[in-house]
Amino acid sequence: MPVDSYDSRDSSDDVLTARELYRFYRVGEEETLALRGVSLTVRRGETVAVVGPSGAGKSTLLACLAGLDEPSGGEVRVSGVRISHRPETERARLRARHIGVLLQTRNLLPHLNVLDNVRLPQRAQGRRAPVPARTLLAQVGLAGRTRALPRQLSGGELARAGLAVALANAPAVLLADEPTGELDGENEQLVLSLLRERAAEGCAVLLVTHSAEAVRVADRVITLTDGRATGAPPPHDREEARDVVG
Ligand SMILES: Nc1ncnc2c1ncn2[C@@H]1O[C@H](COP(=O)(O)OP(=O)(O)OP(=O)(O)O)[C@@H](O)[C@H]1O
Repeated sequence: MPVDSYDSRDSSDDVLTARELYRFYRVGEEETLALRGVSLTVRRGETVAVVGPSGAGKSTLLACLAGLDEPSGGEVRVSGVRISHRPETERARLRARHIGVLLQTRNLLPHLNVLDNVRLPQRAQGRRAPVPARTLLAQVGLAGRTRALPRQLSGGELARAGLAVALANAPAVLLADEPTGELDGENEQLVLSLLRERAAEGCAVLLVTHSAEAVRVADRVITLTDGRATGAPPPHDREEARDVVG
């Protein structure tokens, strides 16, 4: 079996790994190094919050982790499979299989109703959806809004519908950019508890967030500053580090 092919027997709990990620942008004469050697791991069942000031590279990092963007250097692996440095169509295929992405734009197609928006990634995946679209929508409190178009939804409903779309393929990894941004307290709690439920079921969850509440529910926090990451390593690395020291 080729090294990069998916192996469902992979026993590693490191579902998402990034090694030495760099992302360089050039616009005219202007050059920006948005990521400067970011390495991180998110384990099965873990919720990690990524925080940092505006312009620190958080959205760039999330896009590289999701395979929506290509890092200029370094590598991203999801469930043991390299997703970086591949043609866009292959990245999209791997994303459809392993990753749920919730973007600030709420990843809904404007001309499809909510139900069809959730069904779309399930069909793209090419296998029977583990959780039916209607059930997912009921879980996010939208059982009564399945026929609504995205423009007919409130901000809180849009965020919850976006989450249902991100979870539609029962992903091993959920990446969310400001999942609770602009939500009132009640909707924030609902979204965070849904994310925690997914993590409890084994999903590796990474959130980019400014919300103190989201940081509070995370198992670990990674701080990005000027394209560099600092934060606690996952528990197994800490144990290894202790072993080496002690
Ligand atoms: N497509 C692009 N072309 C050129 N520069 C970009 C591009 N996208 C991001 N940048 C630059 O890269 C840096 C990191 O941007 P990024 O959006 O990742 O930061 P962020 O931490 O998500 O910020 P915010 O919290 O404000 O959303 C910034 O200096 C930004 O101007």
